[in-house]
Amino acid sequence: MLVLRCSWRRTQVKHLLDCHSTWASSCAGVKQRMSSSHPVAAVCQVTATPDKEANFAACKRLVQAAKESGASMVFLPEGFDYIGSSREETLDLSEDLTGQTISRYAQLAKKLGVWLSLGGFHERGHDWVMDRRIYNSHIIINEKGDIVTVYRKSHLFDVELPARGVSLKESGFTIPGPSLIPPVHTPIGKVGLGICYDLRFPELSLALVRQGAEILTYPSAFTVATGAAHWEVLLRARAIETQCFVLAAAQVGSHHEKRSSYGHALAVDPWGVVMGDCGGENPSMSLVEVDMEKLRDTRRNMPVQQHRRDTSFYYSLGGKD
Ligand SMILES: O=C(O)CNC(=O)[C@H](CS)NC(=O)CCC(=O)C(=O)O
Repeated sequence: MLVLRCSWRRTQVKHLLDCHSTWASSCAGVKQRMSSSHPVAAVCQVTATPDKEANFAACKRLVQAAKESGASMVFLPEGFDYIGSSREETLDLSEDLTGQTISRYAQLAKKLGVWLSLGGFHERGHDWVMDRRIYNSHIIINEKGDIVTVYRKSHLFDVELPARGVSLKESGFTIPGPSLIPPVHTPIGKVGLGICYDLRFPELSLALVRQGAEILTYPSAFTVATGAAHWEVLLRARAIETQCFVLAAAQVGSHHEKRSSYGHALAVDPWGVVMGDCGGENPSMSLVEVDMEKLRDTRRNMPVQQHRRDTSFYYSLGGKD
């Protein structure tokens, strides 16, 4: 069962649907939305498992439902392809960008005429045969089915929180990405790319906004413990300080016996207001209007970007390069 939220309505409406085809007719907000002049983004949350076939089927359903509801860009979370139950399984299931998974998504994007943000794809590294290591890659596909850009996660989640039951060492199987990627033009605005744990590094979001980002994306698979404590506050802080929309697709629920995710896929506006929250339980999506007038107003009224000092000013105290 799919849970969809029409988050452009003042009071959020929750629809329980057995089949996406009933979605357009059962959500009164859709018609209202379709006549809107603003582009619509769909921010999704799913519960990926090690079963790639099932994960693709679930994501495809969400993408189709999003398109039927008027979305021009759909955001899927980190690990949309799968969440492995061991290091070996995670590595075995990985693919190249030319493999079946990305080819299928490219076909889907083309067939539906929709842009996709595919966060956290397990991409085989350039020396895969030698070292069996992968990148954690965020891929943007346009409505023609072309890969527009690939960003490889810069900050790896090597974290031990014994008191909170969190122990993950992403660098054990992942290569850190070599560089940031300039924001990309999409039908909903200029999208800057991050992934999950990158959210904790405001330097990255500031670099992206300096390059013209209007929307920041953080497809994620946050742990339950860190999500409950930090997820919303970090996303809203990134939105407020950069005066960008922040769209964060998320994994939710139990992936296998050893791992669960926090959920709450979130859409935040440039003033820091939460426009959509998918909750902490089920696969679902939030459809949000991306109204650039909101961004321009916020930036005009409080021009923090103009007030910001040169980077050298902040580093004049010294410290780590
Ligand atoms: O492992 C995979 O297959 C996909 N990758 C992930 O789930 C990554 C690395 S383990 N998870 C995070 O970065 C969680 C961050 C987080 O929870 C926080 O910053 O608090």
